[in-house]
Amino acid sequence: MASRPPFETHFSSIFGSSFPRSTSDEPTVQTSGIKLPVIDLSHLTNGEEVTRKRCVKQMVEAAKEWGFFQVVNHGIPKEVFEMMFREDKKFFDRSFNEKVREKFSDSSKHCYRWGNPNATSPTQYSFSEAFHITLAEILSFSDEGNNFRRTVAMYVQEVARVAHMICEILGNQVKVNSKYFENIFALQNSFLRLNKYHPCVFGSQVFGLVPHTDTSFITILAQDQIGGLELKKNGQWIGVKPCSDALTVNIGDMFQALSNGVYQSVRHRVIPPANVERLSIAFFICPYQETEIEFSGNPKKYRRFSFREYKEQSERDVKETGLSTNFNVVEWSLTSSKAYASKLFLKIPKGDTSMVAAATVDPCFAVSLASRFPANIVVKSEVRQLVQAHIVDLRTIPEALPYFVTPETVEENSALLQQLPHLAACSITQALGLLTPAYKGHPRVMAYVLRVLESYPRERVTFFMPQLVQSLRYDKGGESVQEDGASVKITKEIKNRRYKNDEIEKLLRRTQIPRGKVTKLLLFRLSQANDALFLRCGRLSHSNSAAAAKTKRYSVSKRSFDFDKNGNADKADAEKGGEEEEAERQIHQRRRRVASGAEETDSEQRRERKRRTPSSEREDSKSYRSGSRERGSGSRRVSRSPERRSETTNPNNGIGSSVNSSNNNNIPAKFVSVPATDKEKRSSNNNADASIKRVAVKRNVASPRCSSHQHERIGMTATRVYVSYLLKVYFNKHI
Ligand SMILES: O=C(O)CCC(=O)C(=O)O
Ligand SMILES: [Fe+2]
Repeated sequence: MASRPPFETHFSSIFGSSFPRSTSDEPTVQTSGIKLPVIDLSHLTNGEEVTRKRCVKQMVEAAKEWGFFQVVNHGIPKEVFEMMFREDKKFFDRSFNEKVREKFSDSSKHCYRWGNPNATSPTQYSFSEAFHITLAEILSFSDEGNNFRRTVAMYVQEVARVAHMICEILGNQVKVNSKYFENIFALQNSFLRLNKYHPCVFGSQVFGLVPHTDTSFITILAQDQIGGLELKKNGQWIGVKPCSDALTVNIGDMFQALSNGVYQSVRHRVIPPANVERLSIAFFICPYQETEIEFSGNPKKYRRFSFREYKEQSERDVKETGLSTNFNVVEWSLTSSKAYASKLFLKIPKGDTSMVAAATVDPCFAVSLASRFPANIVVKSEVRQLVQAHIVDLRTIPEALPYFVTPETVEENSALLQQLPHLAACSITQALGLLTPAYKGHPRVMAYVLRVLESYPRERVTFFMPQLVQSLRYDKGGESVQEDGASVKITKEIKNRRYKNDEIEKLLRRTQIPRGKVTKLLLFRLSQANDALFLRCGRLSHSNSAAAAKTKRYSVSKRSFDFDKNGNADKADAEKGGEEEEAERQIHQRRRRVASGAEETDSEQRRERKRRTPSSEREDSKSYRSGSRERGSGSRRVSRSPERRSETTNPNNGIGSSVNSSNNNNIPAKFVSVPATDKEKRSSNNNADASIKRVAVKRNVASPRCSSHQHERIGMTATRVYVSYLLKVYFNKHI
């Protein structure tokens, strides 16, 4: 049985293959010449007083300046590490299923984790597995058959001795009574984390362990000789070279708070190894849950808080954002964000604001900092300026979205929006917010929304389907397009319940509407929604282009678009990523062609090609009327999906096969909704080729948008095909 977690499948299921690699984090700088301070602990016990003092000073300086240091001559026998790493390896070598299933004792929680199910961007995904457990739990393990418990107990005893010494020394310098740590070093709430890193096939932008700070007082890390740990200093990532026999020590958030910000809890990360596996063992010294953290001197930078409070906030952060950060420390701050930031980031160039200073440490920091102070408009406006001025640096960070994609930037069709193809996925809720009328269906914004939806697992998008359909249904005044009773009922049913995926079926059954009908209704809704979306896209591109004014006379039904070519091209683009740019390029190309009069010729040629295809002739003879005839015949018209259209040019595709028998594995090949009049139903029943089921609906009959904006549909070929493709794939798979 394989021991390696299924990272690749999991990663692809979250991000798909189309998502562009994010490049939000800067590369590592070479460490030659930069050396992490090495503290010789033997000087604390064996030397003269002056040597001891120098050693203490070195450690304190390192904790202030780096937040990291290495310790040698710590007195832990080599064999202890060897035994511990042997157990470590044995643990991870067990089958994946076993690791996932196992509860190590009755009282212990599942403490094995891998990947990151909460990740919303590839940079939040850790290519590692970890076993994470408190000492109290480990010591309650039954250990008849193996050495695990005994080895851990021995290891912890040794490392705790070193940790205690370090905490006392550092605490002493910041007015922490040495008794304080005695209690802590009962170690009931401290924990051990065994990490195993795997080579990552998704490129260098995916981490072995995502950037984070530790919530502990201090962390003591033992690692093998592979390397990969990096820390952030002065805005740059610096590699920590493994040093045999040395332990790496870093300051955690609790010590930063307890020391009133004197010691730094520094962000660190792990780069996955190139082609080997890497093991590390981190021991986190933590207080009891109820221990209150407060600097004993004055003035205090942070308010008093309990470790439990902090941990809970931190876990919420990871769940909500996929990121663990030490922004929390800021939140507990007593001083204003500005004062805090300016104290924390000492190298603030004169005249710079605190947010700019924060951004020099990490752009993410500034952006996330602002979200911690939602009511602070000064901070918000600083960050807005910052994001807009440094959009190229910040464009990959989803948190930057509200600062450069705004109703205002949409209104002025700002060049900032050109950065959207680089932005990692935001949350689904945020994406749906962009479908509201304030964003006017801007093509780039629309394409981004679609890419975001596509990047999430289907079940997660399903959950938001009612909201999606609703957002898309807005008409130009922002009011909902009139809807029929049945679909209102379904949507309400779904919306009013926070249903689980497997409950959808039951829910639909409870509406007592036959399943087939539900499908049709939703597809009908979808086609309306689709139209509404297209209209908005079209309106925008139309109003933004002088050339587009000329398109009015060419605007006909959807059929005049070159779906045969673009449908497939867009699908490929969607897989490659960068689809927005491609969409935009095609839009411009089309505008140019339209402006030069080439458009008409093109459509003519396409019509001509179709006429020569026997299958399309058959189609024409049934329901596929020409655009002009359609308009001439009044309000009704018949339309097919882009994919279906592309089928007509392919003689191998089953034109005569029913919708239900169309190939479900591929792109959906259903007819999009068409008028549902009794007359039509009757005539379709009489039709010799009744096996072709077409869903008949009225298209936009009740909508005032229809007549006045139909002409605005031109110019959105690529986005339209893309949207259509995506929504239909989606619906076909879910309904
Ligand atoms: O494995 C490493 O080098 C670092 C581990 C780490 O930072 C952690 O487990 O918090
Ligand atoms: Fe860490």
